[in-house]
Formats: sequence, structure tokens, C-alpha cells
Amino acid sequence: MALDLSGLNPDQRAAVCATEGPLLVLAGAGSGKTRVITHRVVYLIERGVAPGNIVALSFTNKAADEMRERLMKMTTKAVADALVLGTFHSVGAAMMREQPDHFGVPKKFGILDQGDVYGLVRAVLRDLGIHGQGAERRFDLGAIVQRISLWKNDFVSPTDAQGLYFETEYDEAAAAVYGPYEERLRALGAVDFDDLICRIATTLEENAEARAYWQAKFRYLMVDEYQDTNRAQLEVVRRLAGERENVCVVGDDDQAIYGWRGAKVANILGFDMYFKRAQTIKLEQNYRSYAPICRCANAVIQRNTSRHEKELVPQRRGGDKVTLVVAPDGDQEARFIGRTIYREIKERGTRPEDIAVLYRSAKQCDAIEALLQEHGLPYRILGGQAFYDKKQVKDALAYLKVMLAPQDDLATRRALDVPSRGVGLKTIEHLSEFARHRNLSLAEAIHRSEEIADIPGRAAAGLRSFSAAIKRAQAHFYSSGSAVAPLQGLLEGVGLREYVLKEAGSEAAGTARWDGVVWLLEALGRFEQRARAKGGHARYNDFFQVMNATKEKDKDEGKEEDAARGQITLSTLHSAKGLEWPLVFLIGCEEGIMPHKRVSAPRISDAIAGDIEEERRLFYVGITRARDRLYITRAATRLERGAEVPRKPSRFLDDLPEADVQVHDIARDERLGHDNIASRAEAFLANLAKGL
Ligand SMILES: Nc1ncnc2c1ncn2[C@@H]1O[C@H](COP(=O)(O)OP(=O)(O)OP(=O)(O)O)[C@@H](O)[C@H]1O
Ligand SMILES: [Mg+2]
Repeated sequence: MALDLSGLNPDQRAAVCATEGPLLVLAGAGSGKTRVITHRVVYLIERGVAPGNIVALSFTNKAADEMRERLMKMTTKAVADALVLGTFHSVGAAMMREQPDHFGVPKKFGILDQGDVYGLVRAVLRDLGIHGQGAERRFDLGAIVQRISLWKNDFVSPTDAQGLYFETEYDEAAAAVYGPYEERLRALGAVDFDDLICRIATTLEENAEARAYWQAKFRYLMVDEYQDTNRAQLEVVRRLAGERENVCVVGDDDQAIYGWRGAKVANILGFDMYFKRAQTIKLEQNYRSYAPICRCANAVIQRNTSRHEKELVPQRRGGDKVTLVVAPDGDQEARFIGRTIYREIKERGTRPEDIAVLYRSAKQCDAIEALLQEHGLPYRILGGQAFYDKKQVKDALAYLKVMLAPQDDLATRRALDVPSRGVGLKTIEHLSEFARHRNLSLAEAIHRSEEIADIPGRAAAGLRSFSAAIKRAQAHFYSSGSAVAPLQGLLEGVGLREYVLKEAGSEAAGTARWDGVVWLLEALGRFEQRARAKGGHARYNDFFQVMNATKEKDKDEGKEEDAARGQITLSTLHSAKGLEWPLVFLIGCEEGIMPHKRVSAPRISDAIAGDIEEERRLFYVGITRARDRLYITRAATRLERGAEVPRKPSRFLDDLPEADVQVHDIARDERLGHDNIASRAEAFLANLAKGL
């Protein structure tokens, strides 16, 4: 398995071969930093280092998977499996599992996810009787959770926190919650994500035995995306590296996008302060993107004042200009993206996995997702939950099926369960038996449940009202010819809405969840509309099928890398870091979205609110994900609480060099008939949707 170093330039080769002592690779996007890490791993193995002595840390699980996949191809599966490869969190958890006593956790400790943490903080607030200005609302909880997390990663103890000067009431509440929160964690025998890092750092500091053990085991350390490490992560690296200091970190200060979460760019820029013998290698060439994309990225990032001067020097000549798309409104922006992707895949043969749609905030993806779903295009979502996979949407879909396809017993069972109506397992058994004997569907059995003896009073009442609600909705549907209003009425009538809001625990969270159901209703409306436009009846089975399509496929494929094959990627900019695609859409480039509104109008303390330079770096990360072609889109107006509100273009767009950008103004170009191909594609799509 001789390693081929010919695919590296001299600087990269130097970085791969400098295996002993501290090394910093500081370079712009797409310059081959991650490639250096993978080659270094193989190089070390070839020089006889045991895979179990090599640690490579990435920023996300996704990036770690990708690295493992590449290494699998360069070595063998056995070797790739033996490497210590993961995120700070996953490696920290593995260390704790191996030595629970040293790290002060029970043998079977639990790891709280974000939802659990919110729950815990909410409970502590309630215990403490803090109900100040909406302390229960999600936004406020988020500020408190984030504040505690920042403290933990800065090694500020609960007692230290009490003595701090508070800028806001959230900080004050957070300081009060912090101590009891930690006590509850301990009582639960659990840790949160931050513990997976800080607990490692403190134990390695305080416990000589643990330190010696892990330093002997982790002999070569590599860290990707080092610009986004925080203080606790720096300490973990230092304490694992010990005197040997076989540490190689790679990163780009221009891609530091986690300052809001406590990442310290000083870790990378001051690397030689922490590791005195450090050697620094800079990589100048960009191998990822065509020249116009690199020039746009350079022009944007140059506007930042606090940075190390460097430029992306494109190695790939030629390439199309970057397309700036101006849509009249948000809906047309989404539709432009939908039809362009459709055309790419169906007419130009672009593979879905070569396309990504990137956005600033997770909620921007709903519009795109709904559209891809309707068009039957396969996709996956990074850093969020697929919209149609969310529980409340599946529940609502089950009700739609009970209404329109009552023979679907599975849907009926699901609907019967939420919200709970006193129907237990025994009753379901009675119903099923009744149905089986008479060859009925479960729904029909429910409608005739009064004929069944043995059903207890409470369940019987539940079944009666369920049956009546369904029949009412069906009658409404037959008289009106549309399923939208009847479904909405049904969901309200059976109390699903109330249930979703209550389950969410807070008004804001509840509203966000219910938004998913609203989207389902809207998608259904559009589906019916398309059928009507073609003068036909909506075939709802097709709607159900489209809704199920991606889910089924995911299940079959199982593994993440397989699942990625054949799917368009939708991702937040934060989750897209380090990844690349031939075709990228960077959407919603407007003031208030990117840069995010919290930057211009901070609502919480400044430490938590982002800053404009970080937003610009985020934009730079977005641009530099594109290999071949890049579309940057914005809308002139957006629907906000029922009204179309004018939107200002993002200030970052002003920095794009005119010579490298072509503008496609949808309203103007359509008037001039420039978008014939696109409109043909849309007509084709509409036909397809109808023919499904
Ligand atoms: N010497 C080289 N010759 C050819 N292709 C290269 C070379 N170095 C890197 N590449 C390719 O360039 C692309 C970018 O490389 P890589 O992802 O390692 O960059 P990076 O510096 O880690 O980028 P980012 O800052 O976005 O994480 C990859 O497709 C990689 O295979
Ligand atoms: Mg990288």
C-alpha cells in the first residue's frame, strides 16, 4: 500500500513528512489541508506507527466519516477501523467509557442531548422560582444554556460564575442555574456535550496516571479545522501532546465561524505561543474551485480587518462566472432552485450528490425541502432534521391517510395514538379481531366499535369521537373537493394542534413544530392546485408516495455514505464547513438573513451575539464550498406574517467583483423571454407531477 506522494505539492509533502514535533498548517479554503491530514495518517502507518496510536480529530461526525472513507480507500478497512478518528466529543466519550473511574463518571454514564439539557435547565428554573421576563420561553432558555456552556468551556466553575459581573438578566439567571444544573447532572449519572471535553481536560491535568496512560496511547495527534477550537479543546490537545508535542493542526483563520460558541481564533494564530517549537507551513494554491469562484471569495474576505493576509491562487483555469439570482419573492427563489436542480439532473446528467443548497439558518431549508419533495428529487439534510421525518408531520400525514385512504391500518393506528384518547392495547386487539373476522379495515372497525362488547367506557368514548371526527372530515372533503381545509379542521378537532403545542414545552418551540404541519398543508394545497391546473383530479396516493420516498430509501441504504450517494445535500453553512460540491446554491443572501439579524440588532449580550466579520467569514465558507459552479440567490420580498416585506440585498454582495458575476434577474429576464429553457422545464415538471 505504498503511499503516493506525487498527488501533493512540495509544501503539502513537507507537511506530511514533518511527523515529529508541533506543526501548524495555516491555509485558505480548498488548499488541501484535510488532504494533508489523510496522507499524514497513511505516511505514519507506513513508517511503522500502530494505527491505534494515531488520533485524527475532525469538527463534525460527517467530516470524520468522510475522512474514514478516504482512509479506507488509501489503506485497508482493518487499519481504518483501528485508527482513533472522530470528533473531540466522540473521542472524549470513548476515553470516558474506557476509564470511567478516572474521569469520575459511572460505568454506564448517559450523555444528554440538547433537548435533555433544555429540559434540565427548565426544571432548575422552575425549582428556583425564576420566572423573570418569560424565563420559560425557548429563546431565553437558549441564552442560558449557551452561557453555561461558554463558562464550562472556559473552566469557570459554578462558584466562579456567581462572582462575575453580569451584563444581562440571562447571565444572572444562568449563574443561578449553573450549580444546581451540575448537581442534577451528577445525580443522573450523566454528562453533557461540554463535559466530554472539559472533563477530559481537567482529568488529564489533575490525574497523573490517566495523563501518562493517554499520552502513551495517543502518540500522534492531528486536528482539522483548528480555527474553531475553544479553550477546553486547546487544553485537551496540549495535555494529550505532553512533552513530545507530536501535534499537527490545520486550519484557516478566515473560516473561523464558531466565535459565538466560544471558539478562540487565537488558538491557531498563537499556536507557536502554546507550542514553542512549532513549525508553520502555508499552502497557497487552491485546488478546489474555478478562478471566478476563488476571485469572489478573495474579494469578500479581504474586507475583514482582523485577519492574516492571504489569497486563494486558483489552480483550475477557466470556469463559468458566478450567477447572482434575484427573485421577486421567496417563493420564486425556491422555485428557481427547484427547477434549476431538476434541469441539471434530468437534462445535463448532473448527479444529485454533486449538488448542495446552503443557507444561514436551518429554517430556510423548509421551503427548498418541500419543493424537492414535491418534485420527487432525493435529498439529505445536514445539521437538522428532515422536515417530513418530523414526528408531528408524520402524525398529521397519518390523519390525512385515515381521511383519504382509510384502508391503511398502519396510519389508523398511528392516528389513534396521538393525542392519546384512552384506547389501550387490549382495545386495539378487540378492534383488530373484529376487523379480521369481517374482513374490514381497522378504520371501519372503529366506526362500528359500538357492536363490540368488552371495550371499556373511556376507550369507547374515545373511539366514538375519533370516528365522528373522521366522518365529518370525509364529508367536508367530498363536498369541497379539496383535502386542505378538512384536514386542518380534523387536526384541530381531535386536538392534535393543542397536543403538539403542549408537548413542545414552550410556546416558541410549539409554534416551530406546528409550522411543520402548516407546511404539509401548504404542500398538499400546491399538489391539488397542480392537478387542477391540468384539469384532472388529484391522485393522493402519489402525494403519499412522494412523502414516503426519501424515508424508505434511507432505511434501505443504512450506511451514511451510501445514503449520501444519489442525494442532493441541504445544509446550514456551519455544517457545510470542510465539504465541497461541484454545484452549489447559496441562498437567501439578504440583510437580516446573512448577515444574520442578531448581528445588526443583538438581543442578548454581545459575547453571544455574532459579529459582522464572523458573518462575512461564514459567507466566505459558503462561496468556497463550490468546485465548478456557484449560484448566489436572494429575494426582493419575503412573506412575513402574511405580508410581502421588501428585503435589502446582503452587504456582502457589494464586494463581489463585477467581472466575475453574471446577474439573473428572474422578473426582468422572464419579461424579456430569456428564461425559456427554465419555463419549459417548469412545464415539464408540472406534467410530471401530474402524471405521478
Ligand atoms: N496537490 C493537489 N493536487 C490535486 N488536488 C488536490 C491537491 N490538494 C488538494 N486537492 C483537492 O482539492 C480539494 C480541496 O482539498 P481539501 O478538502 O483537503 O482542502 P482544505 O484545505 O481542507 O479545504 P477547507 O478549508 O475547505 O477544509 C479536494 O478535492 C482535494 O482532493
Ligand atoms: Mg478541510
